[in-house]
Amino acid sequence: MKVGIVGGTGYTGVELLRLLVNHPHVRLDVITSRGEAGLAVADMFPSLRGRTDLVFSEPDVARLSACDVVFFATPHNVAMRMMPELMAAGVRVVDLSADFRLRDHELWSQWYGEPHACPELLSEAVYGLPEVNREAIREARLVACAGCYPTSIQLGYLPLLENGWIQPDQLIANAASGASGGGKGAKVPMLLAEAGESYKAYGASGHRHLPEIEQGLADIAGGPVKATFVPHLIPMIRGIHATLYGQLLDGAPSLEAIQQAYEARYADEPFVDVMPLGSHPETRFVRGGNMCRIALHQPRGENVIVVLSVIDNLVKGASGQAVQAMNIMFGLDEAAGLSVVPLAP
Ligand SMILES: NC(=O)C1=CN([C@@H]2O[C@H](COP(=O)(O)OP(=O)(O)OC[C@H]3O[C@@H](n4cnc5c(N)ncnc54)[C@H](OP(=O)(O)O)[C@@H]3O)[C@@H](O)[C@H]2O)C=CC1
Ligand SMILES: CC(=O)N[C@@H](CCC(=O)OP(=O)(O)O)C(=O)O
Repeated sequence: MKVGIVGGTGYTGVELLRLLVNHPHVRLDVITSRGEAGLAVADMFPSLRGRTDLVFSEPDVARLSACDVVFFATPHNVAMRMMPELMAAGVRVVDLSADFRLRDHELWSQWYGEPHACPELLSEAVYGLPEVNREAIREARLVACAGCYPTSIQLGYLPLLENGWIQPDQLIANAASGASGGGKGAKVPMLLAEAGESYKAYGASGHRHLPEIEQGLADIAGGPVKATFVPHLIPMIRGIHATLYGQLLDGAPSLEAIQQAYEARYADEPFVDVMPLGSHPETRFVRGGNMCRIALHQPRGENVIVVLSVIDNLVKGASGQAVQAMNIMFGLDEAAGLSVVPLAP
């Protein structure tokens, strides 16, 4: 399969490269950079020396149109401008950005601050969370990969909401992300002297992932949900740790039965691991791997359930999930190129 990547110099772009150079069915054909066209990829990323002889080229729809699949690892408002032409050329697209995640273009504009460039494609885009949408992803021409925080939160709440065991309008999600979540672009709050040895919440009164989280959780619950979402920046490079709270409804089963339901729901999912009751998953348990690890708690046996959910934001939260979606779209083994074990320690 001929593969193109738009946005190859960024963090999710190089993570796609790390995974795809080991993929048995992929030939990397095009990788773009506006500023580094002509430079060998391995000169920018020596970790890839000896693994690829690709050279960056300018983003060019004509060249990308010769690919079977194109990944967009670009900021929002880039993919949607090239999408109509690429799709008309018959290319299938996996978009890591937020351009096609929300179904409602007015809601998108409200959170992303500009009009959507091709709202007509929103209804065709399939939300890229395989554990929820696998069948639709198979046939999709355009997959809008789930965001990093939304992935950890949706997978954490999923069995509770599918079974209707918690109050859907009282969801609370606290999540902390490493600095690579903010991308490679220089930003003062991400400097070592600003973000190191410190821990902070941000976007507490409204973060652009909130509408995506609520849209996804409502689809899972089969009805409206309301969530409070507070993201945090933690001084590490990779990883998201989400702590999720739910009010158990009357009639919800015991914690042991909920644990069994989680284990059953995810038994056939290659990239979700339900840890034993009472575990405390750490971000290092998933670092570098395409994996979400989950554990359940019920403090004092009362009616609050706490779900801990960890992912590597660059893998299950972005590039790994994107490769997983591509594998599904092309009828390949879903785990092709994704079998790397997370780094330990
Ligand atoms: N970082 C993360 O953990 C996650 C990121 N995402 C999403 O993935 C996308 C990429 O994120 P990330 O890799 O962190 O971002 P980076 O800022 O690290 O990289 C962005 C890339 O996009 C390219 N680019 C920027 N503007 C344009 C443009 N107008 N046309 C073509 N290429 C452009 C840049 O390349 P150049 O300037 O060389 O052309 C660069 O390679 C974003 O939408 C982000 O929201 C999703 C989940 C997690
Ligand atoms: C730590 C940090 O800054 N994280 C980013 C979110 C990660 C991201 O890239 O957003 P998507 O998943 O929507 O693509 C932020 O809060 O804006």
